[in-house]
Amino acid sequence: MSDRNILEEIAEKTRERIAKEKQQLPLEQLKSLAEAAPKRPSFLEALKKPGMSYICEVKKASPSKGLIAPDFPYLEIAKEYKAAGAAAISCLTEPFYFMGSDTHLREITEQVDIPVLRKDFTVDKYMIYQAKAFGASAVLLICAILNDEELREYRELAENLGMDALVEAHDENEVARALKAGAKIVGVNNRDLKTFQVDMNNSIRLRNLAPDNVVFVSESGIRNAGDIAILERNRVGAVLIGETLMRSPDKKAALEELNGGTLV
Ligand SMILES: O=P(O)(O)OC[C@@H](O)[C@@H](O)c1c[nH]c2ccccc12
Repeated sequence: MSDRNILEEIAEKTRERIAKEKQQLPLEQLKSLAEAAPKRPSFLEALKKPGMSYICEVKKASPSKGLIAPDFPYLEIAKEYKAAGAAAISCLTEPFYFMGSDTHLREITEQVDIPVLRKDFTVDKYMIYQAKAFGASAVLLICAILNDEELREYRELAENLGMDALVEAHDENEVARALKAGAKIVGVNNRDLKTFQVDMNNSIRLRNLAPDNVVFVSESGIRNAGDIAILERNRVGAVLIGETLMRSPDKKAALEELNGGTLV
């Protein structure tokens, strides 16, 4: 992998995309839609339940893996995740690199009643109002593409709209920044989005930097029950899993296997 920074590239592309969307639907109109959106179940509360909480991702493709799910019945997948005992769903909405879509998010939140995270590269407050209008319970805030002020403001806006923010960090400094921004949920990505390298020990190493009242999520590269057991032993309360589940034809069996027993 070259040292080209894919994260910055995606963030830039997202700024362009949102600039166009703003022309189609001005912020003031979007705000009305967001305010009128029905209340959704709490992402934070779902993750706080005892035992390992599973955030199961609906993801068709990614820059590191290419096409993951050529056949992509996203609604069926979301329903299967719920039936298998997922605490929450993560739905990619970024269209160009992950083949996600706002339509996927809207349909899933309409038909599946567990909390849904809008997984996108939030670079503008507009996207937080969109998330609310589309029925999301939470947004993703990535430390590497936001400054301290944005992190705090975006988290507060999400919470004022009745959602939560999953604040994503990758190293010590970013965990410290997430906490300084008041994050209640910190996710440590085991995949370096700048290089695509995956190292599960990353979240174990950083776990102790966050106090116990913060929900700590280990993200990416989680493959089997052994991984889950190690994370559990290291006081990780929640995991975000995409590819392993997307590649499993039977999501319920896959989640059971990961969990070392049934979840529901
Ligand atoms: O498919 P995996 O390796 O289980 O990873 C899921 C999730 O953590 C990953 O998709 C992700 C983590 N942070 C992100 C930020 C943007 C897009 C995607 C991601």
